Amino acid sequence: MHEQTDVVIIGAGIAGLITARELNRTGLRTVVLEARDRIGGRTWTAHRLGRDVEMGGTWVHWVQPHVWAEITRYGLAVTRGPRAEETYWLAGDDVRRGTAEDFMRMIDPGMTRLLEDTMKWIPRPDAPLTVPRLAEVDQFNLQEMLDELDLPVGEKNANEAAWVGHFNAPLHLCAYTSALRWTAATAGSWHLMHQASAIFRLTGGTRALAEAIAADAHADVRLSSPVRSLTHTPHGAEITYADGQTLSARRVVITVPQNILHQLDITPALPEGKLRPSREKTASRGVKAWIRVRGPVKPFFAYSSQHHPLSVVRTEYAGEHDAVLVAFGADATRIDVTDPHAIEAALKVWRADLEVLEADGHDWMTDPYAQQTWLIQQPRQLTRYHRAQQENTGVLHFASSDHANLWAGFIDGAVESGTRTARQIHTGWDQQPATG
Ligand SMILES: Cc1cc2nc3c(=O)[nH]c(=O)nc-3n(C[C@H](O)[C@H](O)[C@H](O)COP(=O)(O)OP(=O)(O)OC[C@H]3O[C@@H](n4cnc5c(N)ncnc54)[C@H](O)[C@@H]3O)c2cc1C
Repeated sequence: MHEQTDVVIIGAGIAGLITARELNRTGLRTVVLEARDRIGGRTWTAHRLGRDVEMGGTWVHWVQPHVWAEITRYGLAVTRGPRAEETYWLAGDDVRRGTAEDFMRMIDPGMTRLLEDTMKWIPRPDAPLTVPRLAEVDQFNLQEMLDELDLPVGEKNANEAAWVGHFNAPLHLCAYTSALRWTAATAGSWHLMHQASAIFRLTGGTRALAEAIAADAHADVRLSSPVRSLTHTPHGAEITYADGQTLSARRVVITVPQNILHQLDITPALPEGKLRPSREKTASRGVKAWIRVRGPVKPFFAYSSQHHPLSVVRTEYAGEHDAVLVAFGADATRIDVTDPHAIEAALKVWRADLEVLEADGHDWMTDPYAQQTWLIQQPRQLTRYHRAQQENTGVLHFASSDHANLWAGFIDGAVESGTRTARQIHTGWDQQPATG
């Protein structure tokens, strides 16, 4: 007999799992179809370099209300890496060394000037389109805004490298409004934004979070079940997945990342307000690397520039005989993060004394079920597409961190988006779904 359910959720990342949990609580029957052989999506705790490390999303913070509520709900704990005892940066070709505070003091004038109008443009980060004239600044990219500050070369490099750490992309591709949104989420404080996005990780890994939500959801999660095609009418949808199995549902929630949405075979086609940002793609195209070096090594932080293969490196685990570093670069095509020789060469920009024992990472840009890292928008994407990306199309609904309001691009945004979408479906369950 042809299988039927109330709601099919495409994707078992955090947004999909939250949607399933919230809908199952209301008594609706859900099936989650996940292309990968694991849950978690762009969060992925994997055993590499002798320990459990995060290949994707990692850091969380108590100023991120949605994910923090989940941490409290499941009794999860957070921890931090070792505090940096020294910091390296470049002034032209010269390597400078100081404390983390020295570095923060150096980037402070640039950060402060770049972000001084944050709350004017994004007074309500939970409703990012509140200011009607936002399009006036949404046309700018982060690079041109940094260039306008006319900073001395050392400060400029350092500010750029810090932003690559945040944005994981060449800065000329990144919307200035993305920097404003991140900073608005911490009420205009760039120091707190910096801390919120890169210090505290889950002790049991993001795997603990995904598994807790999945267990609580009692969801029917079908792994290795990529959705192949979907047809929809005002009354329901038929989904074909895996090797041609079919399933019909009254509603569907699509949680795939922005960059691959346009590749889904959907009839009738999605509106252009959803397809265009997907074809244009997000700005993010960077890389995250895990590196094991011979130890002991004093915990350190290092920033180069956005033009180096690795822009930011820091110690995440310090042992007696080795240390594990985490690093980010703006462009995944510039370095093979699994090649220890390439990594050692990249580290030589600051330090010739480090011996790389192993290196690893995941190429999210070529991963068929992501094709991006975390969301950073291109100029104009926020004001042109944000609303359209959130809207439902008849019986099709959308949940993704990529179009969350508050911490879009973060784990928090995935929780926010899944929660909102589940509520919309539940409250409108008995009504005929409206398009748009
Ligand atoms: C390298 C990296 C570092 C990051 N660092 C941080 C961080 O420190 N802190 C933070 O908060 N966030 C971070 N993020 C971002 C965070 O991980 C994501 O924003 C969040 O996990 C996205 O959740 P989601 O559910 O919206 O999307 P996803 O996790 O992408 O979930 C979508 C799911 O859909 C599945 N799917 C795709 N196509 C199909 C198909 N055809 N059929 C069925 N299933 C399909 C995918 O496999 C995936 O499981 C990082 C991300 C990356 C990649």
